[in-house]
Amino acid sequence: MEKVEIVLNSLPMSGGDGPNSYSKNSHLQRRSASLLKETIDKLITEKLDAKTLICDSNTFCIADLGCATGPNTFFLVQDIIKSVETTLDSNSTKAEFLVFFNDLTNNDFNTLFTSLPQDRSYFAVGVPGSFYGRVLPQSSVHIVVTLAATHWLSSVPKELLDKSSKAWNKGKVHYSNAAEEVVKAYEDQFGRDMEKFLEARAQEIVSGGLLVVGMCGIPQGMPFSNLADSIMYTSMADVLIQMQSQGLISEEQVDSFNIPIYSASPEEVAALVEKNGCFSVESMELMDPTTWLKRPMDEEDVRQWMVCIKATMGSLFINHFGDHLLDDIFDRLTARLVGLTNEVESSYREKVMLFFALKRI
Ligand SMILES: C[S@@+](CC[C@H](N)C(=O)[O-])C[C@H]1O[C@@H](n2cnc3c(N)ncnc32)[C@H](O)[C@@H]1O
Repeated sequence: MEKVEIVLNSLPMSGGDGPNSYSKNSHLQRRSASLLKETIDKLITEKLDAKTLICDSNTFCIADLGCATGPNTFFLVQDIIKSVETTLDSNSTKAEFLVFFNDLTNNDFNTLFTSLPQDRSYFAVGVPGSFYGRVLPQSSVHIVVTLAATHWLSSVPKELLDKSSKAWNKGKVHYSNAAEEVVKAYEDQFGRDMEKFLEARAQEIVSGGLLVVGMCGIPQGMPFSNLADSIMYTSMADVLIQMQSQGLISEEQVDSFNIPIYSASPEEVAALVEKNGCFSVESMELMDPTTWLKRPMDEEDVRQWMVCIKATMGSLFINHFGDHLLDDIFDRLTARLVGLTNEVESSYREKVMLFFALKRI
């Protein structure tokens, strides 16, 4: 099997099922995912010839890449199974379902498997490893789905940490409001990662099978600084610089901290899919994931948002700055963003979820 270069070992979401865990604080991702339910159902009904795909074995295989610890993955998988069953029923066919749950090796798979629904109608398998390489056997899966995961880059672009490079990202934490060279370094890293992702999936998905992706997106040509998330990243940088000035962390720690998340445009992904050449594009659109935010937003919305961000990105901060500073960093960040509610409210937060569905040729 091809060896893949690995990643930030601090990526996996907060494990367990305690009050700060991802499993208890992933309702925002869940709401975004629920927006896709109908779209995915329609795709399966209209674009997937499930009966032909399983003709030899009667086993229908689904993979969720970047599944974390649940429970979102369980809802998603159950919805997909229901849609496939409906299409099979209409052809008087029955199938057994096998679900591959994938995430990085240090994901909390114990929590995932101990919370598997008791009444599930599928067999469950864990496939640990980076989805930027192969995680499944050749032509072994009929639907691959991945939600809120492929905007995580495989690593922080190297140039960002090189003091002699124009892309050295001193005191910024992200490419929002950063130098052009920093933006380019993130874009190039995403391009390399997505190429590997598509190459691996092309090997794993059977001909006629589907690849369904939901991730952070952005309209082509829009600067990231227009987005509500930009205020969050800028505030993170402000908080860290404040803590540096108070002697709680070093300048070196601040300058070497970058969040490896990238928002792609549909055009960017479409070009990578075309270059890969193994898939047809069945759907490619930007959607509005923000139904969870009231309009106008209030303080409670901001607090809820930060609780989810802490459960999602907390390990990055723990790994870099230490466990003891996590609460302090997020308390300061939340307070700052509560004070910026109006700015967040008026920033662009409409079509920032990229959804695409590809069919293996
Ligand atoms: C925000 S969580 C989303 C989890 C789940 N899909 C959901 O919608 O709630 C992103 C997940 O992707 C995983 N992830 C990020 N990069 C990955 C990679 N290269 N390979 C496998 N999993 C990855 C993270 O560890 C994390 O569990």
